[in-house]
Amino acid sequence: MSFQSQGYLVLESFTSPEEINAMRKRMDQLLDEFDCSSTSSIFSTKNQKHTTDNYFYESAEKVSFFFEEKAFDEDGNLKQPKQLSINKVGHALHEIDLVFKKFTFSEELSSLLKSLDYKRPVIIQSMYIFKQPGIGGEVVPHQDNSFLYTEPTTCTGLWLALEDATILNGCLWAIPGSHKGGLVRRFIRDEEGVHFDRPFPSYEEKDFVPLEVKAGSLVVIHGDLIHQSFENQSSKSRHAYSFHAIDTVGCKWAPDNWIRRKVDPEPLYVS
Ligand SMILES: O=C(O)CCC(=O)C(=O)O
Ligand SMILES: [Fe+2]
Repeated sequence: MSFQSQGYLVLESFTSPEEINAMRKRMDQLLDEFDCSSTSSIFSTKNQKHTTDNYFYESAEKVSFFFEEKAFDEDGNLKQPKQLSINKVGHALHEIDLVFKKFTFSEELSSLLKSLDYKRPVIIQSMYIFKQPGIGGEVVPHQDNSFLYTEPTTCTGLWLALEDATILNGCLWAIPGSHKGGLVRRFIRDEEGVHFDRPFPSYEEKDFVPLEVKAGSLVVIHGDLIHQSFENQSSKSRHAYSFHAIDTVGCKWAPDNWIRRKVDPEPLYVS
């Protein structure tokens, strides 16, 4: 099976056009309702500017909005409408918003996690990622287990394309088989904020393959797979709904992860 050997799997037409539409429409509404002036937290995985930002920590149990780094001019004003300025919305859409909850807690998703041998899975975070035209920021190479660590590791990324993802608009790239090398480093939260416990390893660009997928495809990502995406320099957005499962039986959630929940998440099922 290619998931075991490559560390990822593309499930084409996992989601119907109607479901995709419902999620996109719902996000349109959430954006319209979002009052830009009340918050501004720029999300960047490159410079970790958000690290000391409580807005980021509290987003673990909320629906919060993070701007693209390149959304602002020198005076700090948005260069384009808010709808084209948001990098992502996270990290509890799957709990709080009924449209996203319905998809996340679907039978299809539970069956998939059962086939991956999850005993009592929870979705520990979700993100609506926009990859905006022209300014959609890069996501540097990483492993999801770094951010959502259990002992032993149990994280799986679930990445649903809400639009066609291509090389031009900033699709995912991954190093096939890289999950076999194990976890390279962790993202730790302590009194000073968040930081990685080891330096950024360098990767060879030639080892990455593009994961170009159609809207409705679900990409299943092993928690140790090295993956990334480049800046979107095209005129087309690349929306995706990305969420992460961990198990809660046979492993322990690390207390020094960035997510520190007040309320434990509900399991998708218990087996
Ligand atoms: O959507 C992207 O560009 C990256 C997303 C990602 O790394 C993830 O969902 O784990
Ligand atoms: Fe990731």
